[in-house]
Amino acid sequence: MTGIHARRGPFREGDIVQLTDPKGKMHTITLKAGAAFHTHRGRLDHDELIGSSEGCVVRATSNTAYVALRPLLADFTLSMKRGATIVYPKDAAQIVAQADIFPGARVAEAGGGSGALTSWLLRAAGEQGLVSSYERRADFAEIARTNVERFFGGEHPAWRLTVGDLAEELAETDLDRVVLDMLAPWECLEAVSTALIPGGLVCVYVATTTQISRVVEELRDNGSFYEPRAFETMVREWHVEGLAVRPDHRMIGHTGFLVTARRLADGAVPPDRRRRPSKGAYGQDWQREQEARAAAGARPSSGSGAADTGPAGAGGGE
Ligand SMILES: C[S@@+](CC[C@H](N)C(=O)[O-])C[C@H]1O[C@@H](n2cnc3c(N)ncnc32)[C@H](O)[C@@H]1O
Repeated sequence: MTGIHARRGPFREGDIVQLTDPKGKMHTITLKAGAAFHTHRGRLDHDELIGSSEGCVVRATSNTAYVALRPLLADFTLSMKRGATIVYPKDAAQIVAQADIFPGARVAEAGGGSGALTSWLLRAAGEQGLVSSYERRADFAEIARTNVERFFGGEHPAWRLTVGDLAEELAETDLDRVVLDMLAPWECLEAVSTALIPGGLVCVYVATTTQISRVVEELRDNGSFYEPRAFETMVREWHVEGLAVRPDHRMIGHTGFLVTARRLADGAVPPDRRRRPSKGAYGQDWQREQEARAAAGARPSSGSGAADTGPAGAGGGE
């Protein structure tokens, strides 16, 4: 494998190059001798780039200047061909950090989608690790394969791609981490709890609050996980020019939420860390929900409003 992330030195045929125009618009091309890049700003011959230093500035026939760089993974994922919606770099970075994806880790993920998150997982787990991606749509799996192979410059030795449903086909055991990015992640929790090692971690990326609620409650009901943690990340870009130093007027306001939970040892009974609202309307709602859950044969839940008692230490009543 000749991963582009490992490539340095002058541009060579086969390299992916990101051309940024004066307005900041990026174009990603794969260098091929004799080929040309065309836009409304004119033509640029690939031969002009082959052999040039990374970071050079080249000019199209219209005299428009382009900065030529090998793309960062963040730029590559934003510009890659999409089938399914991708995980944005800000969330991928948190997944790598909070799901603790380490070199050599054995990781499964679903759905593979466009292969954006897959690329981050592969880079973090490295060639000695395993990233086993499940994607139930064959057309999306094909897009993911093209994107991942384009970024890494060929087949990645740590990657397995299966077209199928993770809930039914998860083949690996002794997994360190499982990452789920799909509409109904709770459908996979039984398979995930079986495949994870004790101490392993499941990380779920969901787009809506109703999904967070369901996945957290089902993680609790599963009984194999320690208390889940739910959070989101916001990144605000800044405009810095002379005295005008301020946040950008625009930002990506919402992408998704993350939920993480650690797999307990078989037979371990998780200590109950949930807050109990004891009085007022929340308390009555909670009591009613417990009775309904008990009647349905489910484990007790924290109930609506249980976390609304304020941050721990501020009357959280843990
Ligand atoms: C939001 S996309 C994933 C995007 C991907 N993480 C990325 O960064 O490119 C969700 C994908 O999950 C797939 N999917 C949904 N449920 C699945 C399951 N149980 N097993 C495998 N794939 C599933 C869908 O077909 C869809 O392509």
